[in-house]
Amino acid sequence: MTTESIPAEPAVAPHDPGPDDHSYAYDLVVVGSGPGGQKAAIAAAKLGKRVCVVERKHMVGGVCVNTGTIPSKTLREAVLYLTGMHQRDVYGASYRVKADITVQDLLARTQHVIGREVEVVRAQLLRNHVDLVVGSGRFVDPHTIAVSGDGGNPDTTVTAAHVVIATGTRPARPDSVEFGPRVVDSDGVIDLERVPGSMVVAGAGVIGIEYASMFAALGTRVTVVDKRPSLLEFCDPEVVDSLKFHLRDLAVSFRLGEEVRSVEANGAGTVTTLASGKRIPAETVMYSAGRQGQTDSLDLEKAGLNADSRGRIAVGTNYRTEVPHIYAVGDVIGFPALAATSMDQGRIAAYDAFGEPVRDLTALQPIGIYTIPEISYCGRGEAELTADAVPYEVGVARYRELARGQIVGDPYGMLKLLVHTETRELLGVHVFGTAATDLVHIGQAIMGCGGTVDYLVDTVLNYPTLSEAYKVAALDATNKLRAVARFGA
Ligand SMILES: Cc1cc2nc3c(=O)[nH]c(=O)nc-3n(C[C@H](O)[C@H](O)[C@H](O)COP(=O)(O)OP(=O)(O)OC[C@H]3O[C@@H](n4cnc5c(N)ncnc54)[C@H](O)[C@@H]3O)c2cc1C
Ligand SMILES: NC(=O)c1ccc[n+]([C@@H]2O[C@H](COP(=O)([O-])OP(=O)(O)OC[C@H]3O[C@@H](n4cnc5c(N)ncnc54)[C@H](O)[C@@H]3O)[C@@H](O)[C@H]2O)c1
Repeated sequence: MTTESIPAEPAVAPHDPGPDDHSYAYDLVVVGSGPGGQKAAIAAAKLGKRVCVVERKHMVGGVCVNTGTIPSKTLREAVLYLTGMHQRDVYGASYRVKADITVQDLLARTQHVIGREVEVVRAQLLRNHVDLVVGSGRFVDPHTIAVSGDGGNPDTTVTAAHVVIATGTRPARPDSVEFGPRVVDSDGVIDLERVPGSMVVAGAGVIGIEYASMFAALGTRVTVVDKRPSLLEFCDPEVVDSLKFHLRDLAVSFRLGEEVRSVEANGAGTVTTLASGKRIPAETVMYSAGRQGQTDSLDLEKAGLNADSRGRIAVGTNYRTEVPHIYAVGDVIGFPALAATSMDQGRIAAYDAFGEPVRDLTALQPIGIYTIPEISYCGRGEAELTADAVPYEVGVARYRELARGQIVGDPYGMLKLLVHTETRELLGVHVFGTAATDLVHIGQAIMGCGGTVDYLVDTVLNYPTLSEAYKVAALDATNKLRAVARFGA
């Protein structure tokens, strides 16, 4: 095991710690160095606490940096660049930066970014004097973590007054699926030997649909199967329709409302059998039907804790578990299971542990889906507002009518604002197309401050930008509101 300035401390009997209990080697031990664990560790270090992070070899930065967010988003960027997809509206349908894109072309960029991100995480921990213990942690008692050093590293034990569990999730692997070189989960998809000619994506959650759109852009014939009858049902239906239109245009087929019963593979290919009896042949299957909390090897019972059937840990206020000095943050506690929320959960848990005042996270949280094209929204949707009988008006801007939309070659993008017809408050923003995941934050900030559509009407925005979509959509909404006032009794 590699320890960076770790004194091996004997385990001590558990007792209720004060905030600065020096009978333990550390004030805080964090298990897992993903976004939740990192921010918990650094927040505590900034409060002057003695902090240690336990993480497995080759996983510094967590699932986020090594197998999840960062590889998938870098792969997407490589796909967009090499296929020339975003330039085709300008240069024509046959435009390509590279004709035969190989996995090596794609991986070069991914490995580079992962390497840099791991270095950033290591450097941040180091300069905040957070010790990194390399190995797998498990509870010995509520204040003691035994670390089994992997890759030839020795075992050790760390004790701490407080513990943050930030062990994340791994892909779920049912027995009915034969995993191997042709049947991969989202961890394995970044290690495929070549870009497949055909692929079944089993499970069209966010992971499945993001990878489906990347492979479709690379020219793979993709079939998406999901037992839910509709895709991304939490998103605006108009936006989802646009996405489906784009994906169909890239030869993606959808089998929605269909359950995957089993997946078999041999040297020649794979066959996915659905509950309806259909059998779908493909070179490769990506199985992305859910994830499982990484708690099975933590010996939670020795800390007085347990996990549910999906490996998730229940938490209360400020991410405290039922054992008051132990916190759990990030994907291991379930929804929303996002990198950004995990970071804030980690910070809040550390502040709570050491008596620093904390505020709850605001309810207004953005969702960003990195399909091709991308989707993002914040606030409320039309169906929800209608169900709650909230009167609203819609303002829409199409990228093709924005100068910047023409310049970047995005003719399909759109931004939709939902505005309260009486108070004129902004209730929701839904964006589809280039830079959607960045643009959404303008609407988020206005909504967060209780702003109205009039703020956008009265504000000058840079030109030519995609942000101008807000102005155009705001004018559209206010024109409609004015028409109601003019024509109404
Ligand atoms: C393919 C994919 C794409 C994604 N894309 C996005 C995205 O675009 N945007 C977004 O916001 N989110 C995205 N996510 C989700 C995001 O990655 C997670 O929300 C985030 O990584 C969760 O952070 P975490 O703190 O729970 O730790 P994780 O990143 O899950 O890391 C947990 C760490 O704990 C370690 N660990 C587990 N058990 C032990 C143990 N016993 N001892 C020591 N260490 C242990 C693991 O080795 C791992 O490194 C994506 C996820 C996947 C899989
Ligand atoms: N851009 C982002 O923010 C982003 C990207 C990727 C992942 N993530 C996070 O990672 C989490 C996990 O992603 P996920 O895609 O695994 O989530 P998920 O659990 O929502 O997706 C699983 C999908 O598989 C389907 N499914 C399950 N069993 C099936 C079967 N036998 N046959 C057919 N379909 C089946 C489910 O209906 C579901 O739609 C997400 O909740 C999200 O928070 C976020």
